[in-house]
Amino acid sequence: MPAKLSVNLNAIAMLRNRRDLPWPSVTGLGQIALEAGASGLTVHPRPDQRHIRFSDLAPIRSLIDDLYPQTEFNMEGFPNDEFLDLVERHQPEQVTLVPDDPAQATSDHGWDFRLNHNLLGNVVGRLKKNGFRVSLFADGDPDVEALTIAKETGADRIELYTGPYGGCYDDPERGEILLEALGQTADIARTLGLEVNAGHDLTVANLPALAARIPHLAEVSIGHGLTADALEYGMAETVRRFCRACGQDI
Ligand SMILES: CC(=O)[C@@H](O)[C@H](O)COP(=O)(O)O
Ligand SMILES: NCC(=O)COP(=O)(O)O
Repeated sequence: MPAKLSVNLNAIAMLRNRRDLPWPSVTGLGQIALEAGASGLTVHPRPDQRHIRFSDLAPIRSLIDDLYPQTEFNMEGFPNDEFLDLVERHQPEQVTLVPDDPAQATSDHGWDFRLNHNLLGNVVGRLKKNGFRVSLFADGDPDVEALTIAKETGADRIELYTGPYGGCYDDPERGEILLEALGQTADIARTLGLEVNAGHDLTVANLPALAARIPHLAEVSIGHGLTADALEYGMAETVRRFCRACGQDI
């Protein structure tokens, strides 16, 4: 089963926020993406609302509920009270917990599961009790003990942080090494009963090798590289290109 594509709207929101104007429309581009074949929309409402604003969340939820009920809403964020309140209010199908400090420029590492097993156990338990699918951001590090702790939190999935792999666009040898670490991490996760998502700096160029190495990859969430391509090919054609890069027959 090819990986599903969830389009991250952060970069669209960042462009919109340059002016006090409603375009480019986050929901408008999201609708084009879903119409073109994306399986869902992803947002990361950071505390400073640098791109996705809390006011964006209800319109995205409504877009999916009203027009594309077979698709999913994925909300990413650090599990502070503010984020968890947003999750409760907007009821995404998936919650992806990331260990981001508010000052971080972007998500640049996965969880330290040993250090955070109490925090994650409590938060995941609360989210699972309320019916959410929970994914935990994880480095490409085949650490059986750490991944076992991730499983023991009650999470459904890990999301492989693919930033270093994406950054190797000009260093194929290092890319191969990082890809294998991601693949071994995914293999261990599967053995433990965790499903596997992936995201960060994925592109049409680097996605096919990831999908081939991780045939059980459930979902990729992609924003920066996809938005860059959308400036060149348009959103609809870009979504189709990324779906094909996932191995989908679209
Ligand atoms: C978790 C992850 O890798 C990305 O989805 C992250 O949300 C990107 O955040 P920015 O778009 O703020 O860089
Ligand atoms: N979880 C990764 C994501 O949603 C988008 O990351 P990127 O493609 O913007 O780097």
